[in-house]
Amino acid sequence: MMELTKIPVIVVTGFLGSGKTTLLNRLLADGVKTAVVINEFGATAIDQDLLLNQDIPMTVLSGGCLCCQIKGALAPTLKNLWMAWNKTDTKPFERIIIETSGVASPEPILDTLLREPWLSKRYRLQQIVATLAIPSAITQLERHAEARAQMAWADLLLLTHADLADAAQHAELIDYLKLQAPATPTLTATRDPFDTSTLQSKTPPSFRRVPSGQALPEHGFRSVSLYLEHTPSWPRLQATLQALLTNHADDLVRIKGVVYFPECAEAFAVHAVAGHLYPPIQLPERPNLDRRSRLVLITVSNPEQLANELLIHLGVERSQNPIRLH
Ligand SMILES: Nc1nc2c(ncn2[C@@H]2O[C@H](COP(=O)(O)OP(=O)(O)OP(=O)(O)O)[C@@H](O)[C@H]2O)c(=O)[nH]1
Repeated sequence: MMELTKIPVIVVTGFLGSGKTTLLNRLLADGVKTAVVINEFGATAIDQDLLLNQDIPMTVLSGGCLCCQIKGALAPTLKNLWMAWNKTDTKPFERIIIETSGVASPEPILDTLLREPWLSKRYRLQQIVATLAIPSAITQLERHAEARAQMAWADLLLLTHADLADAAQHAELIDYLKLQAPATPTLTATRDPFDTSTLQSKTPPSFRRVPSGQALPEHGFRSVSLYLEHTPSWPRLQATLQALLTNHADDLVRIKGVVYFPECAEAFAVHAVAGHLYPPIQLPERPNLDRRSRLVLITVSNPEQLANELLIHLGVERSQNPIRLH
């Protein structure tokens, strides 16, 4: 039988808020025609709106992790993409990038890709890049088995948020990784655009310390999605989110959202990670009739209580603002 051309797949993984979507945007700017599969833990998809290039084949698998709740969704997605790729001579894409959710282990994804006979004849794993935010990485690696699995399976560790870290934090993380993933190359990302071809120039590790045979414990994370009919101005929302982050420092691990402020026509991305609330980022103008703002909170324990607290802070009625728990 004729050997099939194998489509390269890059897996971008990394803990919640460590910079996966930021890296994805950079990879998409390199001009290689790409199909993207985005996996989001929250039931409400946000990341698709954060991609600067929307003119690409994009599949969003939300409401769970590719390593567990929605593991079965990956194989059919890749099969459908291959069918689309194979249908015409003008290939719609030359590679696939899978962005995992921030709490997914890459292992079951690799299992699907490399061991499923139909897929393994048509796809080849090019690289697994794990992003690690320098200021919070050690705490997350110590605290969460998911973060350790991401580090263990990575071919390359991309250190992000260097501009928010001091030299001592950077050196401490490098020393930590030398012990925990001694053979895995690291690269520090700059805030400015960088040449993403340097990612591929790094030699994958010759050995790995992978987590022992047992599967990951069930994820200890929950999420809640809120739709806001009337978004407050940024100072009000900022004060509310900051209060939640301060009052629930150990519980609230991630906030992300697409927000329409009353005074602006465009949407803004709102992010908070590891207690740090970022200034909103204006998103490119896109036709969108639904101007409801969406916020996703990811917590270790009780997301509904936090959602209620957020609405009380904002002075809005829960009945007018649907909440989805996951
Ligand atoms: N200052 C700074 N901010 C960064 C850097 N990289 C990413 N960010 C910001 O960190 C926040 C989270 O980045 P994302 O790329 O969305 O992180 P993510 O890993 O995709 O997040 P999840 O999908 O929720 O897990 C955003 O506000 C980014 O703009 C960096 O190197 N420096």
